[in-house]
Amino acid sequence: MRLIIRDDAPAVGEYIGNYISKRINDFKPTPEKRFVLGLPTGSSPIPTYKRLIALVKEGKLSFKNVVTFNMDEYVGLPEDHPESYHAFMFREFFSHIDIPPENVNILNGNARDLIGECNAYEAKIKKYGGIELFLGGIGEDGHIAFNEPGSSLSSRTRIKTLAYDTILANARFFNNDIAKVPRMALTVGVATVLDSREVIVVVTGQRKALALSKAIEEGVNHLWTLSALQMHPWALIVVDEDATAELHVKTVKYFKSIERVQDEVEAMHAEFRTTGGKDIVGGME
Ligand SMILES: N[C@@H]1[C@@H](O)[C@H](O)[C@@H](COP(=O)(O)O)O[C@@H]1O
Repeated sequence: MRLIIRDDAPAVGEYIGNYISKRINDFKPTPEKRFVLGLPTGSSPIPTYKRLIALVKEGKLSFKNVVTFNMDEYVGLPEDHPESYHAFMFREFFSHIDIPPENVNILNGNARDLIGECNAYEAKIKKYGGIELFLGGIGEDGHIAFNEPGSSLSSRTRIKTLAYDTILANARFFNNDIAKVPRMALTVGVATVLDSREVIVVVTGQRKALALSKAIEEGVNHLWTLSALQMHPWALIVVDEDATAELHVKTVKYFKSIERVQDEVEAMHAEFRTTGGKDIVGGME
């Protein structure tokens, strides 16, 4: 696992936006070979979306042959509610880029058969050959997507009851009225995320600091589901200085010291991919 530390949230967004853009451009997607990208909601990815939008507007990036799968969606919230993840994604990202709407996949939290919806989502990801790169954010309790503490680390897309802490944290989007926050969500599972060929997680702000330290300085643990990333061969966490508040000084120094060397390793892998290599053999760390 790599940990990249940048000064603040905008710098984190710029780093991840540039990284994703390079991955898509190196992949050279076509209608026959589309780049499959997993995406999150939340305030953390907004600077990344801003950077990607800027690159599209500058003509340096296109989403025409990119297929996206979002991580999660509330159950029972109308799609046109401003806080639905459908509304969020079009407002913050999709309506500003050149992605064909039919390439966008978001779980339907109003489906009559919610279990069928989740199973069909997993099947559709498989049909596309799996996810090339999954971008994620985390909650203060270390959840990735809506995989709340205690989620099985081999979980798949399913219905999830939200933790009280998450309901409280998300009340800010519902006029601070916890009664208005949906109690359930559909979410990809931890194993769905781990199945993707590459995972990048954005962690910014001091309120995520404890979750970050639990996830990278302690063992794999279902109470901090981000920690499952330790089992992924090609995972990258990009954080701002505030998010490192609970890390040991030696952890921060270690990851900063290997950043340069890792860039060289990444360049080798990029070359491997562009010369036709498909799978990452060995992993990143
Ligand atoms: N389901 C989403 C998560 O996918 C997201 O990572 C988290 C953090 O949101 P924020 O980035 O606003 O802190 O919010 C929700 O719980």
